[in-house]
Amino acid sequence: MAGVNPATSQDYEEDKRKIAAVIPYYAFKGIDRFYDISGLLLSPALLRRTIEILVERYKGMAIDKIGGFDARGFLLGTPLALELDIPFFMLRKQSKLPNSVTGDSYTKEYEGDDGKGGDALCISRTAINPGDKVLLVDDLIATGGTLLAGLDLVHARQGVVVEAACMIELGFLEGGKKVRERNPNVTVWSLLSEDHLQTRGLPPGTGGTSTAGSACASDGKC
Ligand SMILES: O=P(O)(O)OC[C@H]1O[C@H](OP(=O)(O)OP(=O)(O)O)[C@H](O)[C@@H]1O
Ligand SMILES: Nc1ncnc2[nH]cnc12
Repeated sequence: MAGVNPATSQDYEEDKRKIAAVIPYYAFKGIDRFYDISGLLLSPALLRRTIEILVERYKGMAIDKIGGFDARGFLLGTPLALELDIPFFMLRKQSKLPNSVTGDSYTKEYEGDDGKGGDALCISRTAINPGDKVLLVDDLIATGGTLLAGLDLVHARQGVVVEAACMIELGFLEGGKKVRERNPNVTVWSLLSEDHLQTRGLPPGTGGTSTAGSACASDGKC
C-alpha cells in the first residue's frame, strides 16, 4: 500500500491501552475534554514505548527533516529525530524565532495567544532546503487548524510534507479528515483516538497529582 510502512501493520492494542490510561482529560481552556500528556511524560517506560512505535513506523522511510509543533510536538519530535538521526526543526508560535518566516494566522479547538483568538507559526529560514522531504510531528490533532498551518508554511518554503504523525487524533472534530482532503498526498498517521482516551482527570487536590498535600490552592495558584 502506498505510503504505508509494513512495520506498522500491527495495531499496538496493548500499548494503546497503557498509553491512553496516563492521558486523562480535564475541562480546560473552555473545552470539556482537554487531554493532558503530563502523565505520559512522567512515565519513562510509556514515553519510550511511544517513541519506539514512531521509530518503527518511520525508520527506512525517505525523510530529510522532522518538524515539531510548538510546544508539545517538540516533546515527541525531538527524540524521534535523534533516534532516526534526522535533523529537527521547530514550527514555533510567531515572534519566537529570529531569522524566521511566519505563516497566516489560524484557529484551533480553543483560543490562541495572539490576542484575537488565533495563532500563527514561524519557522527558521535555515530549516528547509527546497525539495526536503518533511515529516511533521505533534501530540494531537483536533480541528486540524495547526497542522494545516504547518503544512502551508513548509510548502511555502518548498519543502515536501510526506507524512504528519500525531499521537492523538480527535475524530469527532474531523481535523484529520480536513487535512487529508486538502492534502491528498500527505498521510496523516495517528496512534490513539478519543475512543481510547476515557480517563477523566481528578479534580484539583483530590489526590493522584503532585499538588496533593502541597500548599497549592485548588485553582492551581501556589
Ligand atoms: O488541531 P487543532 O485544533 O489545531 O489543535 C491541535 C493543537 O493544539 C495544541 O497546541 P497548542 O497550540 O495549544 O500549543 P501547546 O502545545 O503549547 O499547548 C496541540 O498540541 C496541537 O498543536
Ligand atoms: N482537546 C485537546 N486536548 C489537548 N490539546 C488540545 N489541542 C487542541 N485540542 C486539544
